[in-house]
Amino acid sequence: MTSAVFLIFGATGDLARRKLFPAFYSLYRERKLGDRFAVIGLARRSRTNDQFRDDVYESIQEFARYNVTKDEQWDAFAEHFEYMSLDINNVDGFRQLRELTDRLDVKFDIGGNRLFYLALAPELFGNVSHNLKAGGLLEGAGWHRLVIEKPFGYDLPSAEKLNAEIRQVFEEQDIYRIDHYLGKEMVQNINVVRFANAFFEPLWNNKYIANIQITLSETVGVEERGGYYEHSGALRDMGQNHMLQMLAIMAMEPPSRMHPEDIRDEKVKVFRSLRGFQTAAEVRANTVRGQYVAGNIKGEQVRGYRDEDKVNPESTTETYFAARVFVDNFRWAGVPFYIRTGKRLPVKTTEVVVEFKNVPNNVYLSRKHKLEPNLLVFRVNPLEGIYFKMNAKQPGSEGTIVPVAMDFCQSCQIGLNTPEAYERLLYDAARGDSTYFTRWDEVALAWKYVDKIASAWGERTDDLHLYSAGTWGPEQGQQLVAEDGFRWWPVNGQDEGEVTWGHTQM
Ligand SMILES: NC(=O)C1=CN([C@@H]2O[C@H](COP(=O)(O)OP(=O)(O)OC[C@H]3O[C@@H](n4cnc5c(N)ncnc54)[C@H](OP(=O)(O)O)[C@@H]3O)[C@@H](O)[C@H]2O)C=CC1
Ligand SMILES: O=C1O[C@H](COP(=O)(O)O)[C@@H](O)[C@H](O)[C@H]1O
Repeated sequence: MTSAVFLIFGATGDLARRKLFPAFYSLYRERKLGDRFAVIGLARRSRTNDQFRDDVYESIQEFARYNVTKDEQWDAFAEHFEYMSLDINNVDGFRQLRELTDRLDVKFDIGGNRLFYLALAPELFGNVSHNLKAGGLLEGAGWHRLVIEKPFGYDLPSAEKLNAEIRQVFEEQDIYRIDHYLGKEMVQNINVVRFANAFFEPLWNNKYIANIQITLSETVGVEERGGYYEHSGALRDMGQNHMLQMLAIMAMEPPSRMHPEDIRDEKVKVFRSLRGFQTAAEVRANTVRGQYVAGNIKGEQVRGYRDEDKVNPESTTETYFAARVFVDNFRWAGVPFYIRTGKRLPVKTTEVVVEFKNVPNNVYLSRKHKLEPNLLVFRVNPLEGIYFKMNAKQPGSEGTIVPVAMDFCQSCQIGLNTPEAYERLLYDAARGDSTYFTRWDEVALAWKYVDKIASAWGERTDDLHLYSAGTWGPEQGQQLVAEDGFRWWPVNGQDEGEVTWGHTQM
């Protein structure tokens, strides 16, 4: 890994504690971080270096995939961490920050590289960029990269404004916009499965694929993020970013090279091909939104969204949405992509299901066998793996046909100790690999698509459907798919009592 000073703005926050410090530790343990690095934690509250290192230790103990003990190895790691109290709005503080950064640069023989990680509320992004420049932190040898968290704006105009502020200081190539789903092993694996296997590509089109389903379901409610979520809702929180990104990866053409810009160019073409909604009626015909009310999840009674902390008791924010999306190009004409996400659903899972069309002629029909469609499923999390469902003869039967699955369970074989998304993304940003970060044109096109939905929804509230916590969302979400003669496939291989699943480990 190249050497760098990592400046973490928002170092006392939730993201730093749960994701970033554990990621640093895993990279260190895997010798991807080397010794020529320093991490400066920045936030307003006061902390000594020792207190900060204790905070980092606790976060690693609680959230990292490696065990930590206060031994020599820990001391050697912790020595790289320092803290400085800084208000983003105080430009003088940035001058002092430059001195600290330069001192650590010399101490750890870094050579000028700087990675600025903004784990902050987006309203502060513009000020930080401006003050980094004013404080002289962008001067000198080495690279200067900016890593920013989502949400990147609230809609297209606000995203454009934010982008313009940042672009006054940083070039696009030095801006790394995080979508942590792109750092997930199985999302990255979609491209490999598609482009490194001869047998999928010929089938990857509207001749053979009936529909594609992307489910991102969560059992949690809004937890302590009610204030943020009220403003955002499921469409902006998950739809504009993670879901459309996964859709683009499924739908994109093979790039000519696995170069970041080539891959992102191909995704942009998908975003440009999304069939936009012309009227509010079209939006209503192709989308469903819902909000959870009190219910039961895994035996535990949970409150409804409107009773959550920092949520308006009359809120109309959606905690669930489903949509039928079309990609209007030669490859995908006529193939619906169904996407759905929700909080307080029965299972935590992310899965992408490719449903294939039926065989042209069912020769088993005379024996009353209605064949199940073939499915290719990418399990993204928490289970990681790929399975392929097909029809086979039940052994010993007189030709009874049953669906069986070839099941590659990555998380069972390699263990759940696969790298966390943030580990991968931090590592990539430090290496200058922007493949799994979102480029501005992707972000803008995704907002353009989502804004049409949000504005149609904004016109009235009578189509916000309530669903009980612990269910699969409003019935209208099922109908959306049923209208086309399909159904949502059970996730996590948890069938609904209709399909027998055989599991053959490869
Ligand atoms: N938490 C999560 O799981 C996820 C978070 N994100 C995004 O990451 C970003 C950070 O989120 P999260 O960590 O949850 O937020 P928190 O509210 O937990 O943390 C915010 C941080 O910002 C600091 N801060 C606030 N104002 C200032 C200021 N004026 N000057 C300096 N520091 C300031 C706070 O420290 P202090 O009060 O000491 O100044 C704190 O360290 C947000 O953009 C969020 O949307 C994205 C995905 C998931
Ligand atoms: O970005 C977000 O993602 C999480 C879900 O991420 P996962 O990696 O746990 O699947 C979601 O809970 C949160 O609301 C959203 O902001």
